[in-house]
Formats: sequence, structure tokens, C-alpha cells
Amino acid sequence: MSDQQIYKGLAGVVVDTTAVSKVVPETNSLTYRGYAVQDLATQKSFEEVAYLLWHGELPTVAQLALFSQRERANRRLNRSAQAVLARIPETCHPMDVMRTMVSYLGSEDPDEDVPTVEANLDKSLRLLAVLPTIVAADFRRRRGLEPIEPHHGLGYAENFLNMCFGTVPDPVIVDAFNQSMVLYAEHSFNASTFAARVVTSTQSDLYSAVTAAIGALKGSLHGGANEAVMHDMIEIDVPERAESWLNAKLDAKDKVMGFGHRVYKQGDSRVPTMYQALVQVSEHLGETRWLQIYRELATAMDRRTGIKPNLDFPTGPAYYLMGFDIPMFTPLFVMSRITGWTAHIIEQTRSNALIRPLSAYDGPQQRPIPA
Ligand SMILES: CC(=O)SCCNC(=O)CCNC(=O)[C@H](O)C(C)(C)COP(=O)(O)OP(=O)(O)OC[C@H]1O[C@@H](n2cnc3c(N)ncnc32)[C@H](O)[C@@H]1OP(=O)(O)O
Ligand SMILES: O=C([O-])CC(=O)C(=O)O
Repeated sequence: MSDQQIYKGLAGVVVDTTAVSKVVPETNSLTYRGYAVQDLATQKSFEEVAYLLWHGELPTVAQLALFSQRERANRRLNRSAQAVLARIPETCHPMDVMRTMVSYLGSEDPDEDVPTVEANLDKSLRLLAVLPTIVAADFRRRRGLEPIEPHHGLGYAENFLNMCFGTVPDPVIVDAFNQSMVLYAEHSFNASTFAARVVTSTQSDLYSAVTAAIGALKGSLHGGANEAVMHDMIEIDVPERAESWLNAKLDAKDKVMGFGHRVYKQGDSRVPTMYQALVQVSEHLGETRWLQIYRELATAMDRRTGIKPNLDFPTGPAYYLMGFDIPMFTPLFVMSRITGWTAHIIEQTRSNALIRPLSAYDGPQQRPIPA
């Protein structure tokens, strides 16, 4: 065995600087470009936060108007992309659709010899605008429904919800959805963002980096946890069963999805805001079963392990209550995190160094090929 220090999972390793966001687990704080995420979630639209992440400052009224105009103008999925979507089997996971569609869109958007910030910002905006159209069309086709065209008179959240459900829901739902988009948008060097930065560091293109990030987000230790949370809650079924279900899970040494975090050990800074959004949605709809299971599980988990919920824990039931099918939850995360990923891709491009760590070899010693 080597005597080199191993940083398994890169835990605790600082690999670069970033000006996009700051996570301070000790004070339970998360800021995007210096603004507290709780303030952004409750006071700003997702479009404003996207602008902030990409440009470093919140938009003026005129800048936001121009940004929204460009976002609205890029929402339609062209015919060739619609045809690709129609060819992807409905039996696959919707995250496979996301990965394939982003890869396809990359083939329609030519690379520059040397990617400029401006060109990458344009590509990022096109993805921000069109991903909701893809998610909504995929959601509807799985229900045997025709897609609904984007509505240029509606903001990002209203338009997306309208494309999914054929109606703009009550402002309570729109607001909770907007908050989830803001809270999911960015989180420093998480696994999917790091995957995007690794791909970018080889001087590959933005679509390749986003495709890799989608693959990383799909896993249940990362974005896929929001789906797993809801499957678990449905299995638990009634609040009274939450504690015994949890104990059986922990006794079997299984992970409980939606709990724990690589960086936060005293609780995820985004959870209180999303929990309030979940409360609002539950009370508005008069359906508090999932909220009660949430409380029972969180209390029992804390009592037994001290491990706290992460953001995927409240978003799971919130998205379910909003009417989304469970396999669509992680694609919703993609719609939001496209902003953080691309902000990091642009930052990595500006100040690049090939990402290539070392490994300590622990295989067989050198040996001759058998005769
Ligand atoms: C938006 C997001 O991506 S947030 C993350 C979403 N992912 C999940 O919710 C999946 C469930 N959670 C987990 O698997 C983990 O907490 C992770 C992967 C997120 C972070 O884990 P790490 O920092 O690598 O810590 P690690 O997995 O080593 O856990 C440390 C200890 O806590 C335990 N632990 C951590 N999370 C959990 C959990 N969710 N359920 C049960 N035990 C847990 C581990 O079993 C381990 O115990 P041990 O020391 O006795 O072996
Ligand atoms: O930071 C992480 O490791 C995971 C996470 O919470 C996120 O990506 O939002």
C-alpha cells in the first residue's frame, strides 16, 4: 500500500476558488454572489437569480426586461428537436431524456474555436429557456397528452406550470415552485457542478459539460434523492408508521434518502425556506399527510442519528403536491441547476487549469504476461 494521503471522495479538499456562491456550514449560510439564498428565494424571481449567477449582479429593471424578452424568445423546441424527443422511449427515466436532448441541442449549436464568455452566456440562456419546454413535453407525453406551446406572455414559472398542467395554478403554488428553483440553482462544488468543471477544464464545449453534469445529478446520492424521498413517503403511507419504517431502514444499514450532506452537518441552509414553502402548499391544498410524515421522519431521524434533512427532503413532497409525477422531480432540479452549472463553466473557462488529480496504485505488482 502507498503511504500517500488519500482524500476519498475529495472530502475536505479545496480544489479551486469560486465567486459564484459561498457555503458556510458553521453558520448555516449560503450566498449567491453575496446575497443570502433565503432572501433571494422569498424576494426574487428565478429569472433574476439566473441573471445574478451569470452576471454577478442583480439586474436593473431594464436589464431584466431584456433578459426576460430573450428567455421568452428561446422557449420553443424546434421541429428536429421535437422529433428527437419523440424517438426517445417513454420507458426510460426522464433524466435520460434530459441528457440526450442537451446532447442533441449541442449538435445544433456550433462550437467556437475558443469559447468566449458571450457565446457561453448565449448558450446558457438558450438552455435555460428551452429545458422547461422539454420537461413539460416529456411529462405530458408520459401521460398520453399533447404538448402545450410556450406562452410568451407568462413569466418562467407560470409558463412552465402552464405547459405541464394546461393552466397557471394559484399564486401560492407558483411562488413555492419559484422558491424551489431559486434554492436548487447553485451550490458551489457539488458533484454535478464539479463534473461540469472537469469537462470544461479539458477545453470541451458547454453542452458536453452540461450533459456530464446531468449524468452526475441523476444519481440517488445527489439530485435523484428528491424522487427517492417521495417513494419512501408513499411506502410509509401514514405518519404513525414513519418511526418504525425509519428504524427498520437504519437497522438494515440503509441510507435514508433526503438526509445528510457532505458539507452541512448541522442542517442544510435551504431547508427552512423550502419547508415553509411545503407548509404553504400543503395548507393551500388541504393535504397535510406528507407534511406530517416529513415531521415524524425528521424528528425520529434526528433523535436516533442527529442527521438532518437536505433540500431534497422538502422538495420531494412539495413537487408531488404540485402535481408532478415522481420521475420528473430530478429534471426539475436540472431546470434550475442549469444556471449554477453554466456559471461555473464560464468561471472555469475564464481561469482554467486541467483538472487531473493523482491516484495511489494498489493493484498487482508489475509481472510478465503468462506464456
Ligand atoms: C441536493 C443534494 O444533492 S443533497 C444530497 C442528496 N442525497 C441524499 O439525500 C442521499 C442520502 N444521503 C447520503 O447518502 C449522504 O448523507 C451523502 C452522500 C449526501 C453525504 O455523505 P458523506 O459526506 O459522504 O457522508 P457519509 O455517507 O460517509 O456519512 C457519514 C455517516 O453518516 C451516515 N449517514 C449519512 N447520511 C445518511 C443517511 N441519509 N441515512 C443514513 N445514514 C447516513 C453514514 O452511514 C455514515 O455512517 P458511518 O460513519 O457509521 O459509516
Ligand atoms: O452540495 C452538494 O454536495 C449537494 C447539494 O446540496 C447540491 O448540489 O445542491
